[in-house]
Amino acid sequence: MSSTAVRARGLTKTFGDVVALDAVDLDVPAGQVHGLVGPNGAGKTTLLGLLLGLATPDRGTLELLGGGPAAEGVAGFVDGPGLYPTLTARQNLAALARLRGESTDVDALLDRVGLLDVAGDPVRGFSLGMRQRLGLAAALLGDPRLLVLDEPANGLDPAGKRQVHRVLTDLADAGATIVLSSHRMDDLAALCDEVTLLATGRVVFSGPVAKLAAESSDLDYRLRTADPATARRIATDVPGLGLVPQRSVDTEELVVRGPEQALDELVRRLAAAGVPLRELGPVVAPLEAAFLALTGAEHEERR
Ligand SMILES: Nc1ncnc2c1ncn2[C@@H]1O[C@H](COP(=O)(O)OP(=O)(O)OP(=O)(O)O)[C@@H](O)[C@H]1O
Repeated sequence: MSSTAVRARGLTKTFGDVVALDAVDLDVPAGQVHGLVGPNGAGKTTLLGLLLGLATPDRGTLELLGGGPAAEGVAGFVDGPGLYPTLTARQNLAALARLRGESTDVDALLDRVGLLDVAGDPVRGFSLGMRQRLGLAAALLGDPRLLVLDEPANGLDPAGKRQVHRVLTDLADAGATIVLSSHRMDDLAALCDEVTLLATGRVVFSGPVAKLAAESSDLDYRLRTADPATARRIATDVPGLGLVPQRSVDTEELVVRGPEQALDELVRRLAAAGVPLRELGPVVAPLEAAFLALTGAEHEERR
């Protein structure tokens, strides 16, 4: 077995004038949970569709599980799982298993994704989160070695999300490779070893989540103290620190921007002046800030 589950080079896909993927490279080692993240229209679904063999690239090469682009052992879904609304959850999985010639313990699979209690209910009445979980169960029929999932946490409540996370991490621990997409950095940070950040069809970052957090340049920090007027004067004097103008004139709160050393110096000077510090924290979480900065959405989102 190859130690690389996905190796893509120069993948390009256009739809008319729209370049959905522009020379995308992707490397995913076997056993890794890899996240694709990016704003709407970044090309995530298109890339996942290529991995699933639902479409072919205009240019570029794709190797999956050490073979060609249409390797055995790849499963998943894009744009929501395809299910029969009039059949029950159990009947859906049993029908799929029969179609694929698999002899799977359908109830064990439903239990794994937390749907055993509703196994006899028609899928028609299922919530989005329940459909997502049934779609995951369907993708697990036949024990895929590469699982490709488009927004698997979409519509899940916190308990459902935790359950899906557990199923996916167990699979990865057992050696399967998972490539999944999300709009949300926090979902991916909790689950993924590495992420690839796409913006308008191009890879703008690929690597460990911690490295992405470090990509953000100087962040804006909210500063609350017991004496805002003195704090403002002190902050203005700290070398390398800037005051970010605020639209609302909130006398309680300042927003400052600068490297960590400048923030350290600010805290030292506030303490020396006897100004009690109530809050000093990033306005936007570091991962989210990196996402916004790298995808060019920074200014629209921050206003
Ligand atoms: N079948 C298609 N026909 C025409 N244009 C398409 C098609 N599929 C995708 N596109 C276009 O390609 C670009 C990338 O779309 P894609 O769905 O891959 O992005 P995405 O990152 O999955 O977005 P979202 O987060 O909104 O799902 C978009 O501009 C989209 O409009």
